[in-house]
Amino acid sequence: MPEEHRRLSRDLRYWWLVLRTFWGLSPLRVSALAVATVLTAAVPATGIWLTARAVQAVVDALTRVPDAMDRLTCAAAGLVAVAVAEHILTSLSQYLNSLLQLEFTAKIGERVMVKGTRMDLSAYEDPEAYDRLQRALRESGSGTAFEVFEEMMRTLTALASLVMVSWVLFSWNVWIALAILLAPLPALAAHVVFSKQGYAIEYHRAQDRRRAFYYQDLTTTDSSYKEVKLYQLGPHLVGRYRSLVQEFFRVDRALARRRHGWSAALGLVSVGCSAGALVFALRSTADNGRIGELAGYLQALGAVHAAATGLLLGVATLYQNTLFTGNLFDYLTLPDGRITGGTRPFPRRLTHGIEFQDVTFRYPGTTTTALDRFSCFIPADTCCAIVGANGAGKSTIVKLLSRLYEPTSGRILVDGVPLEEYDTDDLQRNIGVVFQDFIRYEMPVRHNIGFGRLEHLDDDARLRTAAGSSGAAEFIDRLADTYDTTLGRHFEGGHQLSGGQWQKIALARAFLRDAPIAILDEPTAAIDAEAEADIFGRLRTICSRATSLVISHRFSTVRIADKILVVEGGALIEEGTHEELLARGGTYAHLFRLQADAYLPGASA
Ligand SMILES: Nc1ncnc2c1ncn2[C@@H]1O[C@H](COP(=O)(O)OP(=O)(O)OP(=O)(O)O)[C@@H](O)[C@H]1O
Repeated sequence: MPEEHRRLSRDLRYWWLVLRTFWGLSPLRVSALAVATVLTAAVPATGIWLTARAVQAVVDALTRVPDAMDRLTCAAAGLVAVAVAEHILTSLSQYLNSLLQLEFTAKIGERVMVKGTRMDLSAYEDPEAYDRLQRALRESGSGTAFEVFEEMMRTLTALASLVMVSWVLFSWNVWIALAILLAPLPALAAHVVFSKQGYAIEYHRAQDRRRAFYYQDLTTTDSSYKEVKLYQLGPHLVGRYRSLVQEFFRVDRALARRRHGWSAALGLVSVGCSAGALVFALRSTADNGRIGELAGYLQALGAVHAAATGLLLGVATLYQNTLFTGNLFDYLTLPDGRITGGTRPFPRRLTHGIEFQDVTFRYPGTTTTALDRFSCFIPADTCCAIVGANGAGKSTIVKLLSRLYEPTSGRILVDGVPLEEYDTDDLQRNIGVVFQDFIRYEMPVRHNIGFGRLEHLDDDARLRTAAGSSGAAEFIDRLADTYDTTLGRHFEGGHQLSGGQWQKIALARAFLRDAPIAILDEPTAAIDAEAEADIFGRLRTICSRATSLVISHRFSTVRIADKILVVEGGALIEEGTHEELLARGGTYAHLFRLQADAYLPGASA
């Protein structure tokens, strides 16, 4: 029972949120729709009452009752007026509904995007949180939130209509009224129960659904095509997809069988009840001779069936869609990212440096320690390289420094000030970073570089300088529309670049930022040796203007750094210049010799 209460109060909260959202879109349209809804709800009861009066007037006219013709005229005029009103109200409601739906779809997509930009990285990297986000995203596009609003109106109409019809019926005969009104209940119960089960199944298969989408994605996107084709993974991926989908089908089929079996059986009870009411009404009319009421009962059977079906569909859909919409509103009402900063502006140029003090970090929801009491100092305006095996914790250092995550314990200081005292937006504005998995924007070159600093998007001179620094200028100038050439293959006229060219574009983006801290996570992985030497020549220039951090597995890159940090298992194990570390003969020296010998045996000696 407490569970039921909790669910009801949760549903009420969602309905309130839906109503508030629609009210926010247009108070006038929502009010007009509410009025139209209530008036539409009065149509069946008025129709039944007028029909009974009209039929009774016809019978009375046949037996020459004095005022019968007047009553017949009034009732007929009333029926015409009701039909016209119903038509106008229905058209008006449909118009208002379609406007609200258009407004809602436009607005909700935007709200989901805005929310996405405010979430912490953990919401994307933690599978559970990511699932929630994906569910919300699906709901925002599926229109279920609008359906909830529509169903609320439909349920309201059906409920009000039932109340008014009941009022008319009860005024004639309590027992017949009860039989007519209770008839649809068994079918209603079946719908509610099975909608609930349907939702529970869908909710718990979110991970598998995502897996199925992922397999589909792997076989239908350009980035994965080559590998899937050459490793001949197609049939295997299709097989995995098929087994997931077949399992969905098996479960859904079992539910469909139960749902339809029960609905048919309980529907039969409903039909029996309606038939009983009809027989009862016929017999009672035979006793009292009020033929008008009999016509009313016959019409009421149809009206109650329609209202109850409306209610039934309304409640069942409302129940199901509320649960789905709950995902959307849960997401939209989540508190924004927990990582908040202070108000201190970030320095435009570092004077002291960056210091990690005993920093330990575990990714949310995991027990493995990515960084373990990690301490280091990176002096201002130096170029510092971080090396270490895969999974050593190098990228984690970058994520913490750019405040995409907060340390589990320990502190990070910039110019002696804890990172959390700086305004986070300002901090992030002042870090130029190229991630391993940088974005390849399927947009013009101008945007690909200009996103480094939006205010320079149309400043060709700056874009050219940044492209020059990264070595991208040359190939950009050869493109058909130079800086206005769309990159990638997703959009018409797009020009695809090589992996190394994309990397140079990403570097240009970071260079345009002209930030006091520059972070390059594997910046030259896809770049040829000549271009790499060229970029690092330039990087030295940038280092003289910024404090830079370079993560690289290439020791030819690393050796130019002023300081090298060697990370292993999340801890700092060695630090110094290339020469110092070589002389020390530790892990760095070992790794360096391995790589140098691979290129030129005996080179490291
Ligand atoms: N989003 C994440 N959630 C959970 N664990 C993570 C996440 N990202 C990284 N890890 C774990 O944290 C540890 C450090 O990862 P990190 O990405 O910092 O390594 P890295 O040194 O940059 O490796 P590479 O050279 O392969 O890029 C690894 O054990 C990794 O499995």
